Amino acid sequence: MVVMSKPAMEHHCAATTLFPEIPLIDLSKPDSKNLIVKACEEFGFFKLINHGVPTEFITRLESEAIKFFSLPLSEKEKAGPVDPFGYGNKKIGSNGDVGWVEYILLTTSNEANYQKFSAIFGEAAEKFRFAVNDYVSAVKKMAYEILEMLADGLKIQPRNVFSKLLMDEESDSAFRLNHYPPCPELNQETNGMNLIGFGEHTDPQIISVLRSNNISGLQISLKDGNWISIPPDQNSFFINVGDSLQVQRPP
Ligand SMILES: C=C1C[C@]23C[C@@]1(O)CC[C@H]2[C@@]12CC[C@H](O)[C@@](C)(C(=O)O1)[C@H]2[C@@H]3C(=O)O
Ligand SMILES: O=C(O)CCC(=O)C(=O)O
Ligand SMILES: [Fe+2]
Repeated sequence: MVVMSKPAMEHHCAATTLFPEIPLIDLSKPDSKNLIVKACEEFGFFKLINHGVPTEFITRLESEAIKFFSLPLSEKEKAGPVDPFGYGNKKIGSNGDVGWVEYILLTTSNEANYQKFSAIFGEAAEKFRFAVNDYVSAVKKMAYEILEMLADGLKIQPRNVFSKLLMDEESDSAFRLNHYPPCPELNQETNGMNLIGFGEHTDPQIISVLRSNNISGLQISLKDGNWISIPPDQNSFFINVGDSLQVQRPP
């Protein structure tokens, strides 16, 4: 469930600190596994460079997504509602949560996506489907590497203990494209409405792989409860520890 802890403006103002520094992991460096474990334990979040996902895949997906989100609402709604995949607007998840966001939700299984994509977007959306498949395949490959390094770093065997869950064709891992439209001035119509893009929540997965097209807005909560803004970076990914990986030690 998305929790709205504070009114949107208050929440935004409270989250302006850029300190402390976000852990940076260079996936090409041999000592990354230990740094990944440290970042996950201490921060639950890190920035990833030299990740191996081709820039071309990122650019192509972004341009196809922009094309889709620029369509008239009536056209986009033909790809909805989210059931369990498809196009969603303002309604997030199944708990009645709302946000100032429109999105596409898909599975990460290429085989299932092929079928779903054509059913949701029509056969004509071939370029978009190829862009999604190339991007999802490359990001999954990167995620396998992170998950295997994590198992190594935690000295858990076999090293594919986490990655095999994502490799499973039946995996419930999700691929989400979020678009945050410009936020209107507060007026009679929007007054009282939740103008936060995607409210406070945790992700239920093992890890989430995030990327932003150089637009700020993402905030994370630290152990002490303070929220910090994450400066966007066009060429990096950000990894978030999900509920399934987080283990609470007994007091
Ligand atoms: C409001 C919600 C949407 C979400 C489930 C949740 O209760 C909180 C987490 C959301 C999230 C984020 C990651 C994935 O995109 C997602 C599919 C998931 O498993 O958790 C979404 C959920 C959703 O959109 O249904
Ligand atoms: O759009 C974002 O940057 C993050 C949204 C998010 O937390 C999610 O999709 O789970
Ligand atoms: Fe999330």
